[in-house]
Amino acid sequence: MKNIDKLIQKALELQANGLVTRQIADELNVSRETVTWLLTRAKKEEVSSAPKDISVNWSSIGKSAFRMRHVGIAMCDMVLDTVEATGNEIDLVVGIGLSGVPLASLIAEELNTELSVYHAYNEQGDDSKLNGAFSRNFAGIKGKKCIIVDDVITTGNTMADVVTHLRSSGAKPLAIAVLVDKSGSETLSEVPVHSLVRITRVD
Ligand SMILES: O=P(O)(O)OC[C@H]1O[C@H](OP(=O)(O)OP(=O)(O)O)[C@H](O)[C@@H]1O
Repeated sequence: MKNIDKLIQKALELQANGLVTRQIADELNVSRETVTWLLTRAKKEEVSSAPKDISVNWSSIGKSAFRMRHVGIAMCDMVLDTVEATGNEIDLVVGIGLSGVPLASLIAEELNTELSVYHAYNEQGDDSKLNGAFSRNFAGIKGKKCIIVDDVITTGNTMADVVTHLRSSGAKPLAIAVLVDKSGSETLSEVPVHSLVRITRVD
């Protein structure tokens, strides 16, 4: 089965389980436009050409704690390069739920900092409003100098939401660290983005 057929099948399964377009897009790490295209193609209707998008699957890393730890160390090294040059000290690592949390936890251990967790709730299940919150089970964020960790940046909306929440609590986001940045941005909300893999379109 071709990769695209696997994606279509997965999108259909998620839809049958009641997920809406945005949730399917998040689950497959593709844009909402791509999900609409996949579902239309599944109905064997006439479809336009595929949207320009990249599907990210990092489960070969995520399924192994050993690999995750080493990738976490690489992300740590990448961020420290620039944060140390600014003379700032990191006192908190913020993980974005769900997928950013294991990486954030490993990085917080490596840096010997506190760990905070952000849930990016979206009750409507669409893109109308991101309305996240920090979990009370982890460290507080008030006034902390922090780095934000996630697996993938697609539109950058989640990250922008986290940065806004942090700043409104007097925290200072020093850097963003992700596995894959699909937005191609060097900064988001004026915070430097460090990505193990940055995708930049040339067409
Ligand atoms: O840049 P954006 O367009 O905002 O999308 C990126 C976000 O989407 C995914 O999260 P999701 O809500 O799917 O949660 P997950 O970590 O449980 O997969 C991903 O882990 C990022 O947090």
